[in-house]
Amino acid sequence: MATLGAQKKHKVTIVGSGNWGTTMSKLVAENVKAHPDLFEEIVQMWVYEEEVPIPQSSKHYNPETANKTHKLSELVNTIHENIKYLPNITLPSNVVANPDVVDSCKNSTILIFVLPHQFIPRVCDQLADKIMPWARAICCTKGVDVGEKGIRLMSEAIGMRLNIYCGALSGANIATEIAQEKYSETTVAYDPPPMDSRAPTPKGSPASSQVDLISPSKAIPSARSARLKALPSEYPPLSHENVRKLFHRPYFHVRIVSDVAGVSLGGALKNIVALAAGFVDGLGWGDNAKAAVMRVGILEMVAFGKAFFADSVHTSTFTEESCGVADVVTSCMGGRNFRCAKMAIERGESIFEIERKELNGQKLQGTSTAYEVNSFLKTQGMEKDFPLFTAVYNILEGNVKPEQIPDLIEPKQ
Ligand SMILES: NC(=O)C1=CN([C@@H]2O[C@H](COP(=O)(O)OP(=O)(O)OC[C@H]3O[C@@H](n4cnc5c(N)ncnc54)[C@H](O)[C@@H]3O)[C@@H](O)[C@H]2O)C=CC1
Ligand SMILES: O=C(CO)COP(=O)(O)O
Repeated sequence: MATLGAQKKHKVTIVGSGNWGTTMSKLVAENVKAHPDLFEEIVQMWVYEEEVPIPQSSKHYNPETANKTHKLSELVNTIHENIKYLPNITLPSNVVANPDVVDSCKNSTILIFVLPHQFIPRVCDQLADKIMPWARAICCTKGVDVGEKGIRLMSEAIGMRLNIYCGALSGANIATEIAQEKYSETTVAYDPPPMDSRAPTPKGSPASSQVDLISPSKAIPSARSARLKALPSEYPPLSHENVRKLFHRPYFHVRIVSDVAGVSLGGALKNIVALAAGFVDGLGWGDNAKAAVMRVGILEMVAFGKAFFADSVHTSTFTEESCGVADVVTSCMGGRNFRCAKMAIERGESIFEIERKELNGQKLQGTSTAYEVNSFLKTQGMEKDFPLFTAVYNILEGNVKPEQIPDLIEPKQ
């Protein structure tokens, strides 16, 4: 339904083009075509440029030019496939790959961040002051931002650096399955300023075009408020209904909640749990062992949220939404963190070596998250309160063996 008074449409940029980033571009591009009253047709996808060969397994392989490499962005724009990060999936022609991050985000009102979390700060710094001041972001990245001052959600890290509102999308979402249009669910946390949804401004709220954003993080007090520019009335409102239209597909079902902290933390912390599941599976210990570490992991995820994000996080987000228990389950069955951890134990190699050899440039998020969460827990003197997270860190460091997991996670009398 067209919105009364709205003359402009939202321009959407996907910041990232890995396995999930490219999948996100595909489904968002399908949705903008389905809602031409709300969104511009072209979806920009920022590509971290690389020279890539066309692999022999690809239908685009030509033995006569087998040694030739191509710019990844040019390949996406000509053959409409990301042969490195999402092979064998045809992208809609309204996905336009752009190797210039600032240009890809120019005039965009919706920025969807899908980068490995370690690259988010640098990319945001490149974008600062170069985006629409009223742009809104959704973070699909799974990770946390730990610095000297404490811990932040990735959505907060983006929001603070760009001075815009940032929600989060996370769920039981193995990208390749979604790219193949197999049914899956996700959770979108979007709790924007009231002006975005044209709700009547409550009495006593700021009358100017700026509103206060209360950051959900308790962990970094200085991150608690930023000034936001209201979305001009020429644009369709970014209500829950319209945000849902951007992501929901017949094969990708969206539930919208307001708990940005719960959604973000679920996605970040489950990657540590998936490593633990991979370690015990690699030992050949079977499904009961995997279920045991998943149970303890879910308890630690909830406890972490309550300890450090108590003002905002809802326990029900972990238990009832796709971004919680469901993501732990799918990640501990077929995720990259699980598979690489398992392979590392089976082959007796380090997980970092397995990542380098097996993932063809894709990045694990659980390893760096385990280190970041551990360094934060150390500053809080709380390593012992999170024995599974601490065990995973110590296994990665070589301080303990995966065989010690049962003893390490057993509650001390
Ligand atoms: N793949 C999946 O099934 C899912 C992934 N996610 C999350 O999405 C986020 C992004 O993951 P994927 O799209 O899977 O990426 P990926 O792991 O498949 O690919 C790595 C990406 O990083 C880029 N890159 C490499 N060096 C870079 C640099 N210096 N600066 C900027 N970018 C650089 C590469 O070009 C590539 O696009 C992660 O936080 C992940 O946890 C979330 C749900 C599902
Ligand atoms: O987040 C994911 C599934 O929801 C993907 O997990 P991996 O990064 O371990 O593949």
